[in-house]
This record gives sequence, structure tokens and C-alpha cells, in this order.
Amino acid sequence: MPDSANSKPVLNTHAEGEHPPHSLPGSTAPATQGADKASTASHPHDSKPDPTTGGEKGILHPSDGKAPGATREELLSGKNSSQDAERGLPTASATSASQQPSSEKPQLPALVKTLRSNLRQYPDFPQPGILFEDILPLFASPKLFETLLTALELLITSHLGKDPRIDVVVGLESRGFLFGPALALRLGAGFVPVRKPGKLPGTVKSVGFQKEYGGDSFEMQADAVKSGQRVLIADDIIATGGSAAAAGDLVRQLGGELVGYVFMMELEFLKGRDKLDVEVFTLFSGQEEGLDSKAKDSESKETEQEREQKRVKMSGNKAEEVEFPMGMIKEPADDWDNWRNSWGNWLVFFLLSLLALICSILSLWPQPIGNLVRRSTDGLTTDWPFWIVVGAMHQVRLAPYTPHNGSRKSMLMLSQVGGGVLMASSKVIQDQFEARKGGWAIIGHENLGLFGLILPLHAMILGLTTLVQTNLLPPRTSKLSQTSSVLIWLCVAASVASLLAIPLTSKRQLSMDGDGWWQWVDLVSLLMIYALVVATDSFN
Ligand SMILES: O=P(O)(O)OC[C@H]1O[C@H](OP(=O)(O)OP(=O)(O)O)[C@H](O)[C@@H]1O
Ligand SMILES: Nc1ncnc2[nH]cnc12
Repeated sequence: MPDSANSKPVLNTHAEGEHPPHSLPGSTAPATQGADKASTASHPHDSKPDPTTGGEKGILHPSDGKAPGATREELLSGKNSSQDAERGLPTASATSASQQPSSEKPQLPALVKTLRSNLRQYPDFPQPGILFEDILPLFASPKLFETLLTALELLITSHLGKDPRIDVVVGLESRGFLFGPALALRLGAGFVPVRKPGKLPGTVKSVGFQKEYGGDSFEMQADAVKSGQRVLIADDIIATGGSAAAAGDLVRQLGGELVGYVFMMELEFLKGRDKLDVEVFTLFSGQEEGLDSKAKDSESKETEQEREQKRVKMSGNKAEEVEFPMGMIKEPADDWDNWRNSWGNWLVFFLLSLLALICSILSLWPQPIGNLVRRSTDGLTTDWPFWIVVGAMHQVRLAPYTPHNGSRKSMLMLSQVGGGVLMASSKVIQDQFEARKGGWAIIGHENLGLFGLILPLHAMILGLTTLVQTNLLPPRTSKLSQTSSVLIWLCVAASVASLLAIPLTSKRQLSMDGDGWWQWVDLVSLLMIYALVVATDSFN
């Protein structure tokens, strides 16, 4: 790792005329704070405008002159052009900030301060223990957006020089898409997206990773970056650094020269930049100050230490790299997570899962085997095939959404029917499962585990065996009703459909946004649940 790799951007506190000459990374003196430190330390929270209320009015209606941001020309010239904007004159120019005469250059700390005061925080989103940094208000206002771009451009050029020679800005889905293309234009570079799986056509490269709140994977089109192109990766936030490091891997796999990373915000306590081996530029560092007063009042009574403790827990297998506040004991759960997520122990979980699977399969067969030995279906409990088949349906449907380690998957097997009903009926739950999916590939789709293949196969065989036995073996004291037979056949057919869905969907994300085959599998499963209820009723 180069010496400069971990150096943080130097805060530009110089007056306009004193702006130091642009320097290359190697000549940049390492700093220990983000670009916003000077401004955030003194930033009074209670004066923070609420972009959803009065303060936002100015943002949405630039002509009233109250907007907290500034137009590009104001930024670059120091003059207020809101009257020009009112008269319909353009408020942005195509001139790069770095091309401005030095006497007209905006000061980075002032811009950062304005931007910072418009961020919002949400406790316990998207999971308990996460303090979510909401950057969206910066995009709701053209002036703030302009300010943001100028600040990022200044940040980059002050480190990489007036002409940073960036060929491609790579933006990470999805918040990296908000400003990546606009920043690319400012830098005279192209834009290339890094996307979540199954969204990009053609040949793609993919890589899995862990982030602050769960596992995920990224993909890039294989020809998106040409060999030797200088690439800057852009995203809104660096937390554990998992996303950024994975994107860096992809860029290098494609032959790109990774020049640096630019983030709007860094959650320093998670030490994400330690995972990155090129320069990292950030505008703000987040969460040293805890919640802002508004969030504190309305959302939580936790102490900051409790919150910190939770955040550490939520950072999953990154716990070792997290600094523990004084007096705090590192929890065994963190070691457990580290162990469980390591490659070596994946095998143990796999074998245990396989054992659990074999046991559960064997436990279902005494009845049909007994039938065969006795040449009779006497004592057949007619409802179990439904549960097996429907359960298997749900297992295959749940597989793409579940975390891929054996223990949790085995537990899920037990609750698959109940879980299936919830999954089928709640988008929120689907999203939460989706957020936790990770990836080991066993049958060609990174989201489908072994169970996803074996269970419906098994369900199909078991269902067919039951049908054959109940129809062929005498005496038929607990003969299935016609309705029940039809329902079993339907379940078998649905299992076959599930199996077919696997190869058909193996190259694409099992989409939850309306255009995926999985929607149909969900629907069929849900119908099977209803069928099960009707069928069970018909036995009584
Ligand atoms: O440093 P890390 O721990 O990897 O976390 C940072 C990533 O997490 C967020 O993305 P998220 O996956 O929530 O997706 P979004 O941008 O689509 O909201 C954020 O936008 C970063 O990309
Ligand atoms: N705390 C956080 N807030 C917003 N985005 C994030 N991405 C990862 N951690 C985040």
C-alpha cells in the first residue's frame, strides 16, 4: 500500500489568494481529519434548517433568495445570482471550478459547511442500531446540488491536480448514481455504473462483499472500463468500506487504473478507508457528534454509548476493525460472526446443513416406506404431503432472499411455511431478506443454495410417491378425496415449475420489481398455501 493511500484530504483552510498549488498525492501531507472538521466542530445543530419545512422553501424556490445553497456562478464568482435565476438566466456555467481564476475560487470549507447543514439523520434505519445519514436534501435543491459538485470538484483537483486526468468516474448503485454522472461531466470524464446483481446486460464481472448493514454483490459490464483507463470511484458514503473495496476489485479486474475514491461522507469509526489502497477523498466525516437534536427528541432515548455499541454490532464481520470506546467490552458475537463468515468455516456450515437436510428428508420417509412394506396405506396421515410440498415451494422461493450460511438456513427450513406466507404477502419482508442475501454459488445462481434445488425435487418425488401409493396400495381406509388428489397434483406441478424456474432465472436477479419470474413463483406458492388450507379442511 502506498504511503499516501491512507492519507486523508487536507482541509483547505487557506484564503482564496493563499490557495496552495495543486499537488499530486505523493506530495500531499497526510491529514487526520476530513474536509468538514473545521466547520462541523462549530456547527450548531439547532440552527440546522429543516429541508422539509421552512428552510426548504428557499431551496425549492430559489427566487426567494433564502436558499441555503448557491448557484454555480455565485459559487464561482462570489456574487449572488438569484435575481438572474429569477429572470430565467442560466445559473450554471460549463466552466470547471479548477479553471476559475484563483481570486474567484470558492472556498471548500464554506461549501462543506453549507452542505453539511442540510444533511439529515435517521436513527434505526434501515435496521436497529444504524444511524442513517440522509444526503437526499442536497439533491432536492439545484443550488445545493451545484454546491456539492463544486465542492467535490475542488476536493479532487486540490489532490490530483488541476487536470486530474480521470477517464472514467465509476458510480456505485444507487446513491453513487445521484452525482456520479454530473461529477464525471465536470471532470471531463465518462461515467460507468457499478450495479447490484442481475441489472446489467451482456457479459458482466461480479464480486460479493459485506457492508454496514448486510451482504450484497456488485456487477460491472466486462467492457465498461478499458485497459489502462484512469478511474475514480464515486459514492455517497463510505462506512465499512466493503462496497468501495468490491468496486475497486471490479475496476482492476477490468484492467482499469484505480486513481482514487471520492465520497460525500465517511463514517470514520468504521475505518472503511483502511480497506482501500488508493487515495480517499471525503467532504464530511459523520457520526462523531451522534444524533442531531431533532432526531434525538423524536426518535430515541438511547445514550450515545448504547448507540455506538449497537453500531459496532451491526457492522458484522468488520467488528475487529472497529475501535471500541473506552470501557466497552468486545462481544463474543462479533468473534462468532467473524468465524462464521470466514471461508474456511463455510465448509463446516455446509456439511452441517447437508446433515440437517438428510435428517429432515429421512424423517419424512418412514410413512411411505412403511406403506410399501405393509403393502397398505393404513394409517396414512393425509395432510403431510401438502405441508412438505408447499414447504418446499417456499424453501425454493425463500432461498434467494436468505443469508447463505447453513445454520440460519436450517432454521428457516423449520419456519418456511409461515415465512413463506409472510414473504408472499409483504414487500417489506422481501426487501429485508433481499438486503441480507450474501453469496455462495452452488448451482450456478449466486442466490440459490443447495436446498433450493433438493427440496422441491424431493417434494416432487414424495408427492408422486404418495399419490401412487394411495391409488395403488390396498386397503384405502384413508383414501384421499378427489379434491385432495387434485391439490396434491397441483403441488407437484408447482414444484416442477419451481425447478424449471431455477435454470430459467439463473442468469438474472429474481426480480422483486415486477418483471421477474419469481413473481410468478410467489403467486403459485401463495395459491398453494390457500390450497393447503382447503385441502386440510377437507380431511376433517
Ligand atoms: O462502506 P459500506 O459498509 O460498504 O457501505 C456504504 C454503502 O452503503 C450504502 O449503499 P446501500 O447498499 O445502502 O445502497 P443504496 O445506495 O442503493 O441506498 C451507501 O450508498 C454505500 O454504497
Ligand atoms: N449509516 C449510513 N447511513 C447512510 N448510508 C449508509 N451506508 C452505509 N451506512 C450508512
